[in-house]
Amino acid sequence: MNPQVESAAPAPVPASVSGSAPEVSPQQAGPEASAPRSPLLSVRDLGISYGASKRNPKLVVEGVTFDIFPGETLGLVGESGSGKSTTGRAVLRLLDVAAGSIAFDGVDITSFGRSTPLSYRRDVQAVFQDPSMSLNPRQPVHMALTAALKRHGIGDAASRRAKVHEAFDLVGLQAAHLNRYPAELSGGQQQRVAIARALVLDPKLVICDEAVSALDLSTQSQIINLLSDLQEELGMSYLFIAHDLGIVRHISDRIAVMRTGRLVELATAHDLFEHPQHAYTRRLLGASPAEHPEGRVERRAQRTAYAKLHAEGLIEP
Ligand SMILES: Nc1ncnc2c1ncn2[C@@H]1O[C@H](COP(=O)(O)OP(=O)(O)OP(=O)(O)O)[C@@H](O)[C@H]1O
Repeated sequence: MNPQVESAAPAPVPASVSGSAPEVSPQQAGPEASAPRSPLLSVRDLGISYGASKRNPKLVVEGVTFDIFPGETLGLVGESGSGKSTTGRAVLRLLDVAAGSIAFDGVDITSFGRSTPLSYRRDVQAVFQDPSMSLNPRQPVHMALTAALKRHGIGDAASRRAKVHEAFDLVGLQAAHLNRYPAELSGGQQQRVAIARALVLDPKLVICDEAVSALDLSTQSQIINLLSDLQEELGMSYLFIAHDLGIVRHISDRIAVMRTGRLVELATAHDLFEHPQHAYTRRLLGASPAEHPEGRVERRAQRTAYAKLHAEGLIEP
């Protein structure tokens, strides 16, 4: 966990947070106590609808407002179906937004419509739940990274090879793993490849959507520690989406709580766990992780399908 958390003091609350998301606590502490910094990502009044039509404008995400600061991890929690992944996919521009804006480095990227700038696609990377679904089973794993570099027009063959080696090294994989096929690696090693694929593009923000949920407990903690170490070394931000509150608490500076498509509370990790303000947060903290309603499996399948398409560069919003 970033050591900034415990000492964090409230940062200025943007007018649109309190104005457009009245359910959110005004205790929207930023990661820095003094000198306010500009957010890396500013999501304002986000509204998302699947299969939007004028006759059926039902929003599954509504009025969602939050910032992510450079080097910060924002955890996003909530029960199954509350809209966490939908929010993450909107930030990744895999989904159109029905309302609101998403600004990155001060630029409203929703204003570009479907032609999201390539620089944004490079700066914002994702690590999804099931690495076996997002790696091509017919290719040695190094090709996932090489393909990402090629897609972004980065380097020549020699410098790409060097970058791929460097990324593998960063995530604790060895050169011997480069030519393995996904099925020849463990789940944890596959997830390291997925992390390396994100990192090889030097992202500023990584969306981790249930990135450790499919792993066994000891591998989960290895990957969480790896993500923390990488953040300390490289300084990127994370949007960390998960249903396991223990993990989210461990890795997050601040945590946002979603309920039925809306943010109900946003606070430092410490404050959220020690002094939860919203009744729903208190209920969530008291709930067993096993209490996920049905429907989770189906949505997981949808999401891994998304992950695969996205990883192969086949999805353009
Ligand atoms: N592809 C889709 N088409 C239609 N509705 C969808 C689709 N994906 C998600 N939804 C709906 O959007 C709402 C939010 O789903 P989302 O997957 O974002 O929730 P979540 O909080 O990430 O849940 P989980 O933790 O189970 O993944 C749910 O009501 C869900 O049924």
